[in-house]
Amino acid sequence: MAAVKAVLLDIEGTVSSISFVRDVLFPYTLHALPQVLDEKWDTPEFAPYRNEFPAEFRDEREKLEAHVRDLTARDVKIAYLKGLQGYLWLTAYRSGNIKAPLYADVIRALPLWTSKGLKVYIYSSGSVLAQKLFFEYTDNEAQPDQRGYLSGYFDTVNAGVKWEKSSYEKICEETGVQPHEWVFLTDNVKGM
Ligand SMILES: CSCCC(=O)C(=O)COP(=O)(O)O
Repeated sequence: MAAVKAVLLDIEGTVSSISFVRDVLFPYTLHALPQVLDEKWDTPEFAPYRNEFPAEFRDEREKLEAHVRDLTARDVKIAYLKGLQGYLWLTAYRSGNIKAPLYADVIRALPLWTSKGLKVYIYSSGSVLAQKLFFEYTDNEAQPDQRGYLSGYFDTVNAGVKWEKSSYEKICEETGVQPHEWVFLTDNVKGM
């Protein structure tokens, strides 16, 4: 049997609870959104996130807000929503209002795997920005920033959606790790 060289980790329901994403992160998005739309609508800082939305939503503040609320309620994992969520969560993590609760066995496994020479990568529907924030601001008091254990981050933009074979081929290509050398840990076997 070929030796395992790398571990690919899903986030929601795998390294942390589904509840943290649905009951903390998603509500925070909706809480922060109106003020951000009021204050940042025409700013260069907000433009990259707003411009990713389809034309029928990005030109009108009220339409964009309603669309975000609808997508969030239906948990639609579409790249432009995920991009905006990452941007909105940045303030919450940096201010200390939100800390990512990693499962205790993940806190133990990350240093163990890396000490054995395994590479650890993340593949989540959350944006790469959101993933980096999540691992930088964990609730682990001894070492909140867990990014040092991670070798890379994949999302629906740089890899593709989770239910497409081509996304996994891209991850293999990007990392140089062959399909049989991976362990993929996820709570969702359907990849949705
Ligand atoms: C910390 S990334 C936010 C998680 C998220 O937005 C999401 O949709 C979860 O997707 P996953 O692929 O990690 O289950």
